[in-house]
Amino acid sequence: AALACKAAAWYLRFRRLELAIPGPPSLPFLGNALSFVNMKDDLLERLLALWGHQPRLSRISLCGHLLLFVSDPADIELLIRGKATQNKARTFYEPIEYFTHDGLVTLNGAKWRAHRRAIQPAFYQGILENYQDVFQEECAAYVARVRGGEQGGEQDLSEGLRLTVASAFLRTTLTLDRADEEEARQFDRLLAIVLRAMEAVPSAIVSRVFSPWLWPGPLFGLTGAARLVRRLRGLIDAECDIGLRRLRQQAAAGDDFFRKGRTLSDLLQRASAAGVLSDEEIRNELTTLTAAGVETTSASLAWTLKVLSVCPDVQQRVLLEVKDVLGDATAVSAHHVARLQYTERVIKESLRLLPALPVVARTNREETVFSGHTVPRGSTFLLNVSGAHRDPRHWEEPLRFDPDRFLPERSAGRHPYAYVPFSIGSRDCVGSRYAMAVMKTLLANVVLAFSVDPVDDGLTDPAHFPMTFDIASRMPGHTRVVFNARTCVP
Ligand code: HEM
Repeated sequence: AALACKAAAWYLRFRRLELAIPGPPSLPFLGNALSFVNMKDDLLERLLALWGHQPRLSRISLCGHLLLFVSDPADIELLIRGKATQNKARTFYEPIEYFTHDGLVTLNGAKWRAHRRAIQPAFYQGILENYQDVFQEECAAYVARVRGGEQGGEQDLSEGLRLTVASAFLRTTLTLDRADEEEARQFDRLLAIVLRAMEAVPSAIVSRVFSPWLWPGPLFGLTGAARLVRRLRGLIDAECDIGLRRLRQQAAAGDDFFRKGRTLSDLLQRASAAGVLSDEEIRNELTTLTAAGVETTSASLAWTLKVLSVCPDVQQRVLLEVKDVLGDATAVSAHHVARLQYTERVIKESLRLLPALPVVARTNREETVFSGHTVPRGSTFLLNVSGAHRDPRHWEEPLRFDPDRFLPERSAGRHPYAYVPFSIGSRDCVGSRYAMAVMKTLLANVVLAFSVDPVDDGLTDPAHFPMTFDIASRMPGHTRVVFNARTCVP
């Protein structure tokens, strides 16, 4: 009885605090959980409808758990920098852990710091340059596949881009050499598993985040989605073990490639030798990086190609820049990547209007007063990245696609938290430069080979492209363009 009284007192207080914060009507106990039943590729739409475009703070609740939308860059800064709100929100990140287990994206505290220190060097500029040949080969292979397909017809972008990014990722992280028969077989097996995981895992994650009845691990574990995620993770682990064994043999044989510490798995392997990471932690990090890197990068590329298809002037400027920077070269080098400045602004602008992660989530370790409201401990703050990116107080004509707004002279004085596609601060994206190099290389290869033309789907304005998201944002259904081979390049 004492426990029941305590629970009732807790809930009554929670309910009072909940209703004091602006937000849509919410049912006792259930809150807004019924708004997420039967989702069909419309999660973002539902969230934004509930958010109601409140300028500072609005809430929804799911069975006694508060979710707060925050869109003002100044408030995003408070949350990202605040000591009590450093940690990732469990509601959002625990379901990811079902696939990644403990990895950089979901870890907190001292363990996160140790892992970040071990992994970060794999993404330093000098190391990334070693990956460029692989990026170029995979992007050229993408162009060849498009060329080999039906020309002039509509193309769905997602699958082909995911294949390209995943291939580049596996080759640069697990050091798989496709010239070696055995490694080539492992590469094919792992690629097939990763592609299958990228198809199945995001929807399993989202189904759990917004279904409070699936929050208890054992209940979720009984679902078909959970069984599939476990099976895929088991397959990835088995392949990682094979890869790690091989790396260790190469290291023991004094392999030059290994000694140069050129890849992520080399660094992880060193961290393991130094006792910083166990084999299990290495498997977790490799899975985490795959989940964090493949979908976000291929989604951002799909958005950018879709934008180019409806903005011919922008596409023309990209093409002219690529021709100018590459000259007679046929392959994009690290040196070229650094010089593709307009292309970079196009990607940045595309990430502004169509961010791959339109929200990120933090939790408060203790009860907090935020924007004049008391927020119970353990609530989820949803940082509305899309909202900050379109805030008219920080962006002139925010709905216009204008890459030159990222010119240094036009960026000066802009609020640093008004543009956060890779998040910001100590928990920013570890792979942002990696992603940028892949994206610039792919766009350069594509615009040289094809004119990227629009399909007849009535979508002409990037600011109004429909968007949904699971592990990353995407267009509901298919993202389609037409690739027409260029006959002459001006
Ligand atoms: C265009 C592509 C990408 C975008 C837009 C993007 C965006 C982001 C964002 C917004 C976060 C913060 C998430 C949060 O706070 O919950 C993040 C974190 C992270 N990203 Fe990326 N990402 C991209 C590509 C990549 C790539 C290619 C990799 C790895 C190869 C990667 C690995 C990670 C990791 C490990 C974290 C967690 C970092 C930490 O908490 O220490 N991302 N990313």
